[in-house]
Amino acid sequence: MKKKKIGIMGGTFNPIHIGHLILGQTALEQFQLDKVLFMPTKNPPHKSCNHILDDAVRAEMVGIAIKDNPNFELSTFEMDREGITYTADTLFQLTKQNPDEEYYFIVGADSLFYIDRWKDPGTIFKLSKLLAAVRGQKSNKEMLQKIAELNETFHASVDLLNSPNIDISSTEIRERAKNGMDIQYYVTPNVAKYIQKNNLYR
Ligand SMILES: Nc1ncnc2c1ncn2[C@@H]1O[C@H](COP(=O)(O)OP(=O)(O)OP(=O)(O)O)[C@@H](O)[C@H]1O
Ligand SMILES: O=C(O)c1ccc[n+]([C@@H]2O[C@H](COP(=O)([O-])O)[C@@H](O)[C@H]2O)c1
Repeated sequence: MKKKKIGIMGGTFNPIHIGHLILGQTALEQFQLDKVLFMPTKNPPHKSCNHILDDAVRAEMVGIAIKDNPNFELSTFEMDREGITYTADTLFQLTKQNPDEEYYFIVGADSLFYIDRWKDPGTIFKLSKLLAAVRGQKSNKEMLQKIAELNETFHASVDLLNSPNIDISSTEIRERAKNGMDIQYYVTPNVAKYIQKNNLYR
């Protein structure tokens, strides 16, 4: 039986921005995925939690941002679990529950260069194919070198996404909102409205 191809765009999404959305859409098209799950993290293992908005608020913004794309879906799979949610555990549980699905985990360059220090990278590479996007200063050459290293060390399947380098971050958006600057074009119009209406990041 042919397995369903499911992309997972995991992130803190504080807030979700157009970089995340373009990554999801690129992965969907380039790898003919059936859908992409946008999966906000609960307790990001490596981020300090004091400036991170509540789970429900981050999830609501994700829902608003993707609502017009029938191939995108909000997944609260990690938010619904207790404690720190590691990607290896998420993939283990998803694979057990859905044997008819195969997973494509989508990351930006910063995550790619750090992933061998995540919990149990061997399991991540065994249970998913990794799709990595350029970001910031990392060149295609550096990305391809890292991909080759991961492929060799972990017998992984890692591919480079053909996405444009969109050098924006949630940090920058939070800063702009805090300083009363416009965040339109960084996020979808409905997310911009939501942030403004709820006075977030001020
Ligand atoms: N502009 C971007 N280009 C490519 N990948 C990105 C971009 N923004 C985020 N990502 C990737 O999306 C995933 C989730 O990112 P996250 O929600 O932490 O956003 P962020 O912009 O990095 O946030 P922050 O600035 O708060 O650290 C990570 O794998 C990250 O590398
Ligand atoms: O499992 C880990 O050890 C791990 C460490 C860092 C990040 N992650 C995952 O990577 C994705 C992007 O995370 P972040 O913090 O950059 O938004 C998100 O799904 C996180 O759960 C996972």
